[in-house]
Amino acid sequence: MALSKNRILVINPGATSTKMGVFEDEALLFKRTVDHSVQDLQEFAKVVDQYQYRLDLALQVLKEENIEIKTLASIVGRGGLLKSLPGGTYKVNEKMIEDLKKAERGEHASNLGAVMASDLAGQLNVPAFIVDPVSVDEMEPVARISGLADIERISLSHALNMKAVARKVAQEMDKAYEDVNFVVVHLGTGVSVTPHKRGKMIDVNNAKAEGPFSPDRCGGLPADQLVKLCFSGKYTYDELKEKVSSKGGFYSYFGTTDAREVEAMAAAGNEKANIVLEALAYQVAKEIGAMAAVLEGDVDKIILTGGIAYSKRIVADIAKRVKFIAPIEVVPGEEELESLALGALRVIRGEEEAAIYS
Ligand SMILES: Nc1ncnc2c1ncn2[C@@H]1O[C@H](COP(=O)(O)OP(=O)(O)OP(=O)(O)O)[C@@H](O)[C@H]1O
Ligand SMILES: CCCC(=O)O
Repeated sequence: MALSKNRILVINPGATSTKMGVFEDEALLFKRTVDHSVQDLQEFAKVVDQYQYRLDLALQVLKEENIEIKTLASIVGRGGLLKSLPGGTYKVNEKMIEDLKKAERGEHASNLGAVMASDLAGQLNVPAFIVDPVSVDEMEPVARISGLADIERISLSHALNMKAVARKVAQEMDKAYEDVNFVVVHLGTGVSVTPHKRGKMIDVNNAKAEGPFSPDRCGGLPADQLVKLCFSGKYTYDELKEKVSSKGGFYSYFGTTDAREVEAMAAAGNEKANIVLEALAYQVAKEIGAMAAVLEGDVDKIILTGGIAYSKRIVADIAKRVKFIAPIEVVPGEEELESLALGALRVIRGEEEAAIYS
């Protein structure tokens, strides 16, 4: 088979699945989601320990899809908890792999994306990239001030999907991403609310620790009550960390992270479910208002994306509170695989220079 110049393998490792696909330029050849059960992953103490297990599964999928790995021209992984960096496509290098393996900024399944891409690309002698990792940081200095000298605000978000959706919406308006101002909201298992000013995410609620609650996270909490809880003796450090970062939000009220289940409970007359759903929309709307203020009211569009943007009820509850700010565009779901492929293509075609991680 002739070598296809732009045949790109994309790998997006998530907490409970590995999503992957192969593109030929913009055309999708196949897309697959391999689910990992709690049992599958429980033997691995750290995310990086899952490397061989996930790589073997990825190779198996390529075999089943009849893709010869020697036909791949580049490999793109979802970038993880790296050092703070500007958005863009980055060439995977040794320093990046070292930082991801050490997981100094924390454990996140996406830490495996670059490691898997680099290993396969190394065997084939083709480039490996990551695109808009969760640690994209384009915040302005004023946004970094927390109000406590010991703590600096940091930028962790669903940058990949939000930037891709923002680019797409700008294109539909016949404008460049760099020429518009948007408030973009990713409503997934985590929630990110970001003001995009002329192509830069100049602030964001750290999606792991601040802002609205989400299906599995508590978001910002009243500081004095949280401090009391920390020292109440009721929980260990690990228990409390898990509680706020993966067992908060919907999960803490209802034992599920599935917004559809919470909606079904509300529809069946469960008052608690009704008010918690309303509260999610209320908190997201408040954060959108705050980010519109960051943009000094100069907002071309508010964009709602992520899985929860499929919910007519939640979208309507948010819209009624923020529609006075700007027109609302709903782009439900996420296109992370496509966004990774497009990021690599921009570099392969010379439209963007690959950034260097250092
Ligand atoms: N049709 C729908 N109506 C309402 N909620 C939905 C619908 N489809 C998916 N969701 C909800 O979207 C949420 C998951 O969103 P998404 O798939 O974007 O998140 P994820 O990929 O698990 O995590 P993240 O986006 O934070 O990385 C779940 O709460 C799910 O119930
Ligand atoms: C930290 C942002 C991405 C996620 O929630 O997984």
